[in-house]
Amino acid sequence: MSPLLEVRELVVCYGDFTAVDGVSFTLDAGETLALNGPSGCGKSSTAMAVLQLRRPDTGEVRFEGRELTSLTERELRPLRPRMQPVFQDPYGSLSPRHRIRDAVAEPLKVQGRWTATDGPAQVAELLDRVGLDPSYGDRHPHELSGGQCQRAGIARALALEPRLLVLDEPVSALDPSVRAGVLNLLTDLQDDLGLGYLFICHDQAVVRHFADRVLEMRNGRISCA
Ligand SMILES: Nc1ncnc2c1ncn2[C@@H]1O[C@H](COP(=O)(O)OP(=O)(O)OP(=O)(O)O)[C@@H](O)[C@H]1O
Repeated sequence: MSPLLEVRELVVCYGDFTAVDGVSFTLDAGETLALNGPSGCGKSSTAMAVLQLRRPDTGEVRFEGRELTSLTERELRPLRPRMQPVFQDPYGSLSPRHRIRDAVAEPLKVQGRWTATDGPAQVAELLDRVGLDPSYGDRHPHELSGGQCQRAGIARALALEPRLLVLDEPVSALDPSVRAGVLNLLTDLQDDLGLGYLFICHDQAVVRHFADRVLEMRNGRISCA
């Protein structure tokens, strides 16, 4: 069976500076692969290039058998729902002006998958799935704790039924007491849905506990695979 994600010789440059310098790895469905390394080593740049949110300078990103780097933005559009990011700052990734239910509904609306009959129940189900009482949908992000807000961000990421989540430091901004709850949620979702996780994290203890495999990154390169 071919991997869910295959990255080959990925290079990302900012001007003359090479932030990601020939990174290669594969990730299977249902697997958690961690990218671990110090600040500035190129983890987020790798994540953004995998998601094609920043086009890599060279290299290949093969997702579900399709090579993404050669696709136009229009060709990428139908594939984007299947690979979703979850970012570090749970408040920053949700608009402060929108209620949680609108934030979770937005991807469905943008993709034309929203209907007035099924949409509200879909949002309630997504909130329930991440351990939030659907009544939290009425609240704004500032009325939620950091952990609750990150759960809402995960609900939003799940709305379009992705196969891959790119988790960029998803628990680093959270109080240590709520980290385990969010990591357990991610484990349960992976068990239920068979999601692949590219898990970006600088915390060795979290990585060792959570990941199936760990890639160490230094100065834009994988130092051991
Ligand atoms: N838009 C940009 N323009 C110029 N340099 C950048 C840009 N984004 C990142 N960099 C640089 O690229 C290098 C890699 O950054 P990146 O954010 O990918 O690392 P990281 O390992 O995710 O670090 P952190 O954990 O601090 O986010 C760093 O030296 C950073 O300063």
